Amino acid sequence: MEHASTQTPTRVVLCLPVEHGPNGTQVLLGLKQRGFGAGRVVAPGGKIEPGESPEAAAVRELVEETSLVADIASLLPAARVYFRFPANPAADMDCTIFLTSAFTGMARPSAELAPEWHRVENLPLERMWDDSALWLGRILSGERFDALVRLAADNESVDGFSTVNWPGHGIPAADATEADFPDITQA
Ligand SMILES: Nc1[nH]c(=O)nc2c1ncn2[C@H]1C[C@H](O)[C@@H](COP(=O)(O)OP(=O)(O)OP(=O)(O)O)O1
Repeated sequence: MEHASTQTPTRVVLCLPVEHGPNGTQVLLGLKQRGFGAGRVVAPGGKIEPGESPEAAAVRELVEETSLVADIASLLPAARVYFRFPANPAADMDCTIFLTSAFTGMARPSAELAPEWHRVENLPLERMWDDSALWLGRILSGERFDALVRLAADNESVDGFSTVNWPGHGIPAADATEADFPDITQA
């Protein structure tokens, strides 16, 4: 795909706390209260600040938005999702997604997010971005990949989607580019 933008996508992170308990495995999501995606259920996260590592940003955003404190050493890189908005390239984002099962505290609402625990087999996909259905469950079931999400002209529905599995167990050294997703399909 191509679009006319010369802007650099905003670098963002998502941080997904996962808890294994007597009720099965649950993941912390939350209702976004303001800003981009307000009114949808999303994962805790936000922009990486200049000079900040993705891991540090994930820990910072999680505590700011939910009060949970994650152990930075516990963060498991799970996927990178490249969100592309051809009708609004200023919204393009390169998103690194981490899982953590080592965190302390109780999830509390913030101005940004109203946290909600959800069973991984019953994700609130109808309240999330449409594209979440294409990648969130796969991450939680253990797949590790780069994904390209191309939004449609309404900047909401999915126009195209493609994934490339990570070759090893860890995050690939180099960022993916759109050329790495030759098989983008119409959703
Ligand atoms: N198509 C999409 N599907 C999805 O599930 N999440 C998306 C998405 N496009 C963007 N996101 C996420 C990634 C990112 O964490 C978030 C937007 O970033 P921010 O929370 O930093 O935005 P805000 O406008 O609230 O930022 P601030 O003004 O800095 O608070 O939206």
